[in-house]
Amino acid sequence: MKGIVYKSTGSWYTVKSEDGDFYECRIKGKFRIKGIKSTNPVAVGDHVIFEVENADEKTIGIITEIEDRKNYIVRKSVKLSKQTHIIASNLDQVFLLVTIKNPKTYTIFIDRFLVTAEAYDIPAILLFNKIDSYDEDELLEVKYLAALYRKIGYTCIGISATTGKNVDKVKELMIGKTSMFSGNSGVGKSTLINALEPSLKIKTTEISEQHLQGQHTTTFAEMFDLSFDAQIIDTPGIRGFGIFDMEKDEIGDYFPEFFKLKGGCKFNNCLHLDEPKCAVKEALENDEVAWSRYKSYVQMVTGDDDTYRIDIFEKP
Ligand SMILES: Nc1nc2c(ncn2[C@@H]2O[C@H](COP(=O)(O)OP(=O)(O)OP(=O)(O)O)[C@@H](O)[C@H]2O)c(=O)[nH]1
Ligand SMILES: [Zn+2]
Repeated sequence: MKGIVYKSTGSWYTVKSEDGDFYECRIKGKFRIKGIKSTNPVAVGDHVIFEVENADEKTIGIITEIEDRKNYIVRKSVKLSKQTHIIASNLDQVFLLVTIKNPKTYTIFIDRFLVTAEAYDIPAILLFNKIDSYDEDELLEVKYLAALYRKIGYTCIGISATTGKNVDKVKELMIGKTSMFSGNSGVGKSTLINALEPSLKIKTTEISEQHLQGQHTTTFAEMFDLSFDAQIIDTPGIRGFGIFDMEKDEIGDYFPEFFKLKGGCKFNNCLHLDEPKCAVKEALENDEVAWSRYKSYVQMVTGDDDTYRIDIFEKP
């Protein structure tokens, strides 16, 4: 049978079959791991083939195969000697919630997020939340940032999870897709998910309570079906995602507005730092590339790898 992994708690995987039934599955001893080496062979979002173990226990199965992943996001543990854990796979899009205050979301955080989304090949959408609480200057900042990121090609929406403003627009974008919500602690992820699907409230609470009790040392993602033909993957404790094994000369490719200029630099291995005749720096001087974006880029290229690759995972 074919199915999708909705939950994983170590050695058991909850799989939803094409008929809509849930099965608790294990993996076969000789299961061949495809692709990257990770601590978990099967991840939430994976499309799998499974067999019902025996006729008496109709809801227990064995996963025999995993289909190629369209994309996946990983967590690398610093403590566990940089082991890789696949958090989720086959995402159609990721939403990043951004707030101007309470808390302030810094552009470097947004840019790191967008770079990783580009590298993972997952479309990213920016949601500027809490617009009900901003004064005139703060609303101008939202407008400025939304224009900046729209120009690059990202969809940006100003929303209020508490008043419900533009939540219908978010809903519309989610239909028929699997989405994930990210953002700093306090930006309103839970509030937005509750506004989208009030009945999911209980589950979210359960997860965070478990989390507080320290029952889980690892964070387990979970997929939820929403009432309007949409899925979300909830990743408790994870505010963003990171990538590793990214070469310095690759990073510029994940800034779409820099990538567009590729070939315009004098040197084809130009890092857009101090090289002469650099198309990116020329565009920067002409205000065609935003300074905040360039600053984030420089920080990513020249900064300590591990800080930018892992810090977004650290729990508060
Ligand atoms: N004014 C205003 N407050 C909001 C809005 N959305 C969320 N909040 C408030 O912001 C606070 C944090 O919201 P949460 O939904 O818990 O944020 P979160 O992103 O889930 O936070 P973590 O669980 O720590 O990651 C709560 O007090 C919410 O009521 C909004 O649109 N406007
Ligand atoms: Zn250059």
